[in-house]
Amino acid sequence: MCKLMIEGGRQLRGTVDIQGAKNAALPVLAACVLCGSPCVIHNCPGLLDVDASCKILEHLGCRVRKERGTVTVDPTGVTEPGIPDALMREMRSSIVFLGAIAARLGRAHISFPGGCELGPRPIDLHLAALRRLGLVIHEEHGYLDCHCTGRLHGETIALSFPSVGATENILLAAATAKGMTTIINAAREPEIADLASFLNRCGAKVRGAGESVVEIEGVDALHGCEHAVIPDRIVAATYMAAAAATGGEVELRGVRQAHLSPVVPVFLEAGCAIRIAGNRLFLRGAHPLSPLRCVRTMPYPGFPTDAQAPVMAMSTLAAGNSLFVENIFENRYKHVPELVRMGASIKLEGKVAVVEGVGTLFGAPVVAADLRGGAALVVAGLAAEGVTEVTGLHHIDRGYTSIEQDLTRLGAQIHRAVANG
Ligand SMILES: CC(=O)N[C@H]1[C@@H](OP(=O)(O)OP(=O)(O)OC[C@H]2O[C@@H](n3ccc(=O)[nH]c3=O)[C@H](O)[C@@H]2O)O[C@H](CO)[C@@H](O)[C@@H]1O
Ligand SMILES: C=C(OP(=O)(O)O)C(=O)O
Repeated sequence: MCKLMIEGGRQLRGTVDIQGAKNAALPVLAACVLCGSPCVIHNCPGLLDVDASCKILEHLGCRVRKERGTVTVDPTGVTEPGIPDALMREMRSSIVFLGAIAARLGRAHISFPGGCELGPRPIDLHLAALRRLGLVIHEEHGYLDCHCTGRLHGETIALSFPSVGATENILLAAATAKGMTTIINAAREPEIADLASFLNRCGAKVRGAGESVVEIEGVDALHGCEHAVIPDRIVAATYMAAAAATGGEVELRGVRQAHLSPVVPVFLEAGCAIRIAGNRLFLRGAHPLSPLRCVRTMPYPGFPTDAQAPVMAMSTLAAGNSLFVENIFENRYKHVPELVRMGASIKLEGKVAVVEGVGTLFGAPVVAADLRGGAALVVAGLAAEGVTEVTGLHHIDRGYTSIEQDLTRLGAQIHRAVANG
């Protein structure tokens, strides 16, 4: 078991490249299952979740090669419709393999997905949508046994909530279905548009991805292609929060300005100076930081729930009270008691968190209970006086390629050590 040791109190300064997005890479890897020839995926981040996706692909019969940031998937040998329970539990994105396997093989046998525990994460919208496309799904003994007769068929599907994963599953299942599928109230996250752009490069006909209504004209077959995954907007927001919390000045290279538009106003409100030139973002922190009137998490283009925890860590040092409303997940405040151990003052009431800014945070032993909550503890540790020990790193390693190396490049005192006990 490892821990991160952080000696806080150093202003972050310098330049860092932003990794490829986990939440874009994972559905693209699942989409490879649909193709009749090899796919080459560039800018694929080195993450536990990407490793898990590669293991699933190999289990299904793909040949997978990983070389630095490029993953090559040869899906010609896909014959296996099942994913072992242990692999399903490794991450949330295991569920988006369902649409791809069912479309490719006409059957699938999987259990339920894992991922961060953020409160209930049902898959009812995924299953209802796939049923509408013609997939027969039996739930028994913790498994989903699925089959269809012939090809899936196009349908109009209105989602009651713009679920990211359900939208991805529909795209994957509908790309080679017979006829036209229309998704109403589709998720608009940039990762959806990236998946659609991969599918279109493979010969699919997807229109409107990134908007609320997406049309998918099913094609007979897809071929492989070369694709570069978009940069990770949540990693960028995390490093922005870390720079701001330490009063530093950083340049993030390889970002997409449009993808960061939901988070930039929050950093401006905190008093940071931000300049974006092409794919480079420059952020200068302020001292003291200003409080945040109200950060409400919403589906894209609203403020992302995944950035809530790191931004909250930053706001613990603001000169005044900040308010957060978590609207996407029921239990996404597990970082709060850990931040309080570091001297933060935060009151929780249901989906609302009130953060009373304090002058100083203090280093402490803290435990990451989920991915972004873990990143928030790192942000707090960088800004705190003294040493912070963060354990539970398997959560952080699901989403950050090498958080300690990036932060060291920015001048942080941080290293990974073996944790005893
Ligand atoms: C791997 C991946 O891309 N993960 C992201 C994805 O997760 P994920 O795809 O799981 O998130 P969803 O958009 O599906 O979930 C949002 C909300 O819808 C609910 N819901 C979802 C599906 C369903 O069938 N029924 C249902 O009720 C969920 O419980 C949650 O309250 O989007 C989330 C919201 O931006 C992000 O926090 C995650 O980082
Ligand atoms: C919640 C996240 O991931 P997952 O959906 O894979 O649990 C995340 O990326 O912040």
